[in-house]
Amino acid sequence: EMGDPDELRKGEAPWKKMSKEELERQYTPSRWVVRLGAEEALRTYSQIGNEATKKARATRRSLLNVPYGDGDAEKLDIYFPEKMSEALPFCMFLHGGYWQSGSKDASAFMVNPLTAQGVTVVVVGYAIAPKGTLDQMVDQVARSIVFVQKQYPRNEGIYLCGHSAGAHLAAMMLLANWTKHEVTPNLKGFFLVSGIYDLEPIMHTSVNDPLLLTLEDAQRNSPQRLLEAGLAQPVDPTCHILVTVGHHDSPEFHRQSREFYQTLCRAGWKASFKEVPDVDHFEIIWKLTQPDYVLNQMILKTIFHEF
Ligand SMILES: N[C@@H](CC(=O)c1ccccc1NC=O)C(=O)O
Repeated sequence: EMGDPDELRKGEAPWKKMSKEELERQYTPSRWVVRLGAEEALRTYSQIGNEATKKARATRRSLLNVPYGDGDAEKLDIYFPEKMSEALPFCMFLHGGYWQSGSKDASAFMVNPLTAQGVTVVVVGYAIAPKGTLDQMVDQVARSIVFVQKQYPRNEGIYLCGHSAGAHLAAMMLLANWTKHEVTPNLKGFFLVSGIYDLEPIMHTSVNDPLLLTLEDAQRNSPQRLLEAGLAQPVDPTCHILVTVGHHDSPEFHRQSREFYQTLCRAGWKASFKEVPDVDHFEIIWKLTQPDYVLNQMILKTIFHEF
C-alpha cells in the first residue's frame, strides 16, 4: 500500500535491485565529485588534510600520539584552545576512508577553527583494515572516548564528529554499552558527516575486499538496523545528533543519511538533518579548515547552545 510509512519503510531496499556495477558506483564517493577528476579529488583531500595537520601542530599546543590502549594504532592527538580554561568542551574527530585508509596524522581539518573558539579537539587513530577488524575499530573508538572522559572528568561535554566511515563509527557509539567501561562519557552531541549506517550494501562492493565482513558482521555493526530494532534509547535528552550529507554525494549516500535521520527521530533522539549545499564527499570535510564554513557554524552553535 502506498502512503503507509511503515509499508514504505519495510519495502525492499532499493540497493537490492542494483547491478554490481551500479552498487560499486554508488559507493565510490570519488566518482560523484563535480569540480575535479576522481583521482585529483582524492589527492586534494589528503593534501588539505596534511596541510591542516601541519598547521595545527605548528600553531596549537598539543599532545600527540597519546596512547588510549596497548595497540599500535590506539593513539590520539589532543589540540588545545588558544586560551587556557578550566572546564572545556571536547570535539573528537573520527576520520573516514572506508575503514581501510586515512589517518589521524592527516585529519586535523577542524582543529584551527574550533580551537580558536575554545573547543579542545581530539583526532582519534584506530587500526584500519586489514590490520584491524570492524569490531575492533568500534571498540577502539569507545575506549578512546572513555580515555578522554577519564583524563578530563571536568569536561563540558564530549562531541563526536565523524566523516563517512568515521560517521559510522561515531553512530555506533549511540549503541555502546558503557557499563563495560569504568566511566560513562559525557556525550553531548554527534556530527555525522556523509556517513554509512547500513553496512549490508557495501558487503557486495570492493569496499569489503580488505574488510571481509560476513552478513553477521555487517548486521551487528549497522546502527541503522540496531536502532530500527529498538536497541538504543536516548539517555540524555539534551544530546543532539546532526546528520549531514553533501549535495553532490551519491543517491545511496543520501538515502542512508535520510533514513538514519528518520530512524533517530522515531527512536526519540533530538536529531536534525542538513544537506550541505554545493559540496561533494570530500569538500564537505576539507572545508572544515575554513572558520566561516556552514558546518563549523552549526558545530559551534550546538556546542555553545546558541539555538
Ligand atoms: N575509494 C574511495 C575513497 C573513499 O571512499 C574515502 C576517501 C577518503 C575519506 C573518506 C572516504 N569514504 C568513506 O569513508 C573513493 O574513491 O571514493
